[in-house]
Amino acid sequence: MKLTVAIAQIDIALAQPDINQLTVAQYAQKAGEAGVDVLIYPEMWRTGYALEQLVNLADEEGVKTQDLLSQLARQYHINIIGGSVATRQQDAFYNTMFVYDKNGHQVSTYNKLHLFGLMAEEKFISAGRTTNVFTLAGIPSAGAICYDIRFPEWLRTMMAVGPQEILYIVAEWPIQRIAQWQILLQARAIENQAFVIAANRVGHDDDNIFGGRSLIIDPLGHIVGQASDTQEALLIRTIDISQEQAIRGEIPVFNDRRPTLYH
Ligand SMILES: NC(=O)CCC(=O)C(=O)O
Repeated sequence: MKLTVAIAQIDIALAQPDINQLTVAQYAQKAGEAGVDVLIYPEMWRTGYALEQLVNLADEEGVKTQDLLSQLARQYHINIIGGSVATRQQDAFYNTMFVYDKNGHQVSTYNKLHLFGLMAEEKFISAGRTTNVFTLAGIPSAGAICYDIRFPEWLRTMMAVGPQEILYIVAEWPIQRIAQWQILLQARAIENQAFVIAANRVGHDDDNIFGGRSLIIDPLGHIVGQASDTQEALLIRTIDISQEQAIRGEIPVFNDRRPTLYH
């Protein structure tokens, strides 16, 4: 089965949701015109890491983001991994991903599980507690957010059910660790024998320069698509999911696991 995926590697205007919503809509239009099946955005695309302004900026119960993503999915007939945005859910703030199918129906939501201390996330944001496993475009998939990729046990928890065939990652990953970003993602692809589709942002905020290099990686760890480290881009590739069946048949990692011995 073939799937055309697109990564919107965008710059994000700090604390400017109106500008960022326009950018996101423009990229959905481009992806729709290109006949893409699945479009993915980066982490915290609505506000960037304006964490000290969450009281004013967080999306109340995620309503504005959900309305926008659902409408874009319907209008352009694309499945959307909605990056993530800052939400307020009851009395707490979260870093939240929403996933929509091409009919505009929500198929998953996820609150980032591992909060990143170097960007002071845990001072402002509460950690999620649930998995993010879903079927999108008919393909069993999982999604995670940025720092989550440093926790292979968490990704395995999600990838082993099924097993899932695509792992979607959304990020705001700084340039100084961009080599680690690439290696970690290639490792996650190889160990889970799955495609990894990973969207990072470019540009900067007051504290960080972000490193782009959004990646599409096959189940053997080969890079099949790579955006630049500095420029906005819509990175589009067609991947062949049946590649996975062959690899999983040859080296049956998921059958060979011994989870009762893992602690
Ligand atoms: N936004 C994040 O979670 C950044 C994670 C990161 O930079 C890392 O090195 O891990």
